[in-house]
Amino acid sequence: MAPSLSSTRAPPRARVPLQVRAAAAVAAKSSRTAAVPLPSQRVLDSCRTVAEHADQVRVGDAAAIDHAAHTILDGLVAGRYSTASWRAHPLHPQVADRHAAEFIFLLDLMNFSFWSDSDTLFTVTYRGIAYTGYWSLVAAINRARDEGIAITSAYRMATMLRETLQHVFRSDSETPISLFEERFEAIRQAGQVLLRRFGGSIVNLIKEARGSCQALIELVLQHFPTFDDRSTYKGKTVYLYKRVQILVADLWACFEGRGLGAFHDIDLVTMFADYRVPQGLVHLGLLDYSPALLAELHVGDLIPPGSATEVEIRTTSIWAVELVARRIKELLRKRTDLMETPMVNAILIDFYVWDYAKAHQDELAKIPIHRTRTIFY
Ligand SMILES: Nc1nc2c(c(CN[C@H]3C=C[C@H](O)[C@@H]3O)cn2[C@@H]2O[C@H](COP(=O)(O)O)[C@@H](O)[C@H]2O)c(=O)[nH]1
Repeated sequence: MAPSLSSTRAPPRARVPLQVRAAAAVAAKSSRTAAVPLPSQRVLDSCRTVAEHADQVRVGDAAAIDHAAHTILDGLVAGRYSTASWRAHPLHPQVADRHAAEFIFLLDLMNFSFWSDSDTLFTVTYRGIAYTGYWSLVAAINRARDEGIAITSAYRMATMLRETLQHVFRSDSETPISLFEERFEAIRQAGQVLLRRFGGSIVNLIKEARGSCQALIELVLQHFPTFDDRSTYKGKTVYLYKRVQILVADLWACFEGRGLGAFHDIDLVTMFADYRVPQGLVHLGLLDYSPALLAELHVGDLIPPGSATEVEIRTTSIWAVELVARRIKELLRKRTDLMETPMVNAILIDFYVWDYAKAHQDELAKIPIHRTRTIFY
């Protein structure tokens, strides 16, 4: 017989004054949150530790950091670098709306591993232009949407057929896209989570974070495991979180800090540890590779994911950009001539170095990228 209602009712609690209960709740929450640093802080803390003890990679000297800080600050002051730079790329969404947010989510779910084992790259020709690297992915998504494949909708992602995705990611060179099966699995899984947990809408996911990019990062890490980019180094966990941080950065840049890109804590985001920016940092003297590491990269050996070499390159890159950001902010404080103070954060410095590396790719070729096959960057 079902227990009567009264027998299931909890015994009346001694009446605790509301204020005491509220204070206790706040204290409990603050002690809980104090114990776990915010995700971008976890990245910075773990990367600083590795960077300060790395064997093969070192942050550049103070003169290099100072020189880069002056150069980048000039670019920021001249307005050559701002959030507007993101939509200036014609392949990126030009209208900051829900569709752009969906585009960015798929883009950064797939934003990894465009380097090739052979001498040709995965290539997508779009509107008469052949794109490789990161831009081949952006071109492929645009091409799919032009062909009426609503690849950025949660439902289409959740129900994606292998042959549809093979069509979407078809190459216009003889080199196919890398890690196709992992991409297929990631798209289906992400689409199903968007449908089940977020009502099929990336907007719901973003709104649940209530204007905090750190909360959005935690939500994405919790529900979309392929963003959970971490390693271990000499027995300790190292957080890198490259694609989940560039996801919030791309939203912030595309929406120019407003609407779906409005994050009050965006300055906490670190550099995104990929394989292109480290190459740019070495060229700018902000990262030093040991002779043995340079020789290893010139041979073209694969660098295993999670290896000490890979982790040292990625973490020291993040720490180098953090030091440049701090130096720029110091210089900015001394500038009394500026009508308005430009925004400075690791995101804009990262975008600057990435675009610089792409624009000077031939010059930078003498510093090989590190070739790690991974879904994380
Ligand atoms: N740290 C960092 N990594 C970035 C980007 C971007 C896209 N940047 C554009 C968006 C806004 C900026 O203004 C740029 O115009 C892609 N990647 C990573 O690079 C690699 C691809 O390299 P390649 O094969 O040579 O195209 C791959 O790991 C990819 O995940 C970035 O900005 N920062």
